[in-house]
Amino acid sequence: MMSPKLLFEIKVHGFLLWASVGLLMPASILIKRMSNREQSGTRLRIIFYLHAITQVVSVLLATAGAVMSIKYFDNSFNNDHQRIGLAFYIIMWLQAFLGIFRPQRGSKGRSIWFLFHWVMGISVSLLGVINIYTGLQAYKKRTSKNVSIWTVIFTVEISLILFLYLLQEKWEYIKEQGSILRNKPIQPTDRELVSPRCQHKDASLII
Ligand code: HEM
Ligand code: HEM
Repeated sequence: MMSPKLLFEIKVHGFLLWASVGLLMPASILIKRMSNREQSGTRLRIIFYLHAITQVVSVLLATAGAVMSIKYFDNSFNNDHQRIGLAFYIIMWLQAFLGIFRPQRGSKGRSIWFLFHWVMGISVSLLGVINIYTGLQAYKKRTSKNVSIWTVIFTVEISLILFLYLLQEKWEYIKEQGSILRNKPIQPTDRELVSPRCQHKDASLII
């Protein structure tokens, strides 16, 4: 039989990791993606700081959950939840370092850095989402409690986040639907004619 203390610690572990990986990390990715078509230097700067700060907080939250589980759980790492979890912690820290030590915008390595940071960011988030599902199963196995309500709620939440991710991709296109027939002469200042690098000029020094 599990002690109430251990039960409480498992709940804190689950909550911390959900708050980090299931909520803050994806929210921060959605926020960062708002800069994709943004032209104002001030807003680019705000979006950058929001991404950096929320991701650092989410890494710290997940680390608190990790320290807790290492302190109170058995550290046998003999099932998938525990092993994927360990891999998750390592990749998450690599990702945070990759974010902090980035080549300057406009420099040669920046594109390859972006590809890496993006692929790793998406992968580590997916790994985390998988581990929330396996964590709920581990909780069910240990306590014989029903977890289906949490599984459903989490699935709805993640589907919503995925939907927003896809919507961001299409947003400009959706807006353009209403203006495609407007008969307006093209100006040299039109956004399409300005090179993307110029759009980011005033923010390029810091992000
Ligand atoms: C990204 C999310 C998560 C990660 C990375 C993670 C990671 C880990 C790790 C590494 C362990 C082994 C700790 C040790 O023995 O020292 C563990 C154990 C455990 N975790 Fe999680 N966890 C996550 C989410 C969850 C959630 C949402 C729950 C649900 C309440 C949960 C429930 C458990 C339970 C019951 C154990 C005890 C060992 C077992 O039966 O496998 N975890 N977790
Ligand atoms: C585990 C933590 C992190 C995750 C999961 C993550 C994830 C991501 C993802 C998915 C993107 C691409 C967004 C898009 O599609 O446009 C991105 C962009 C970016 N991230 Fe992170 N990130 C993390 C931490 C950080 C940190 C700590 C920093 C800096 C201090 C940082 C700096 C950046 C920058 C500058 C970009 C934009 C790159 C560009 O547009 O050229 N990231 N991040």
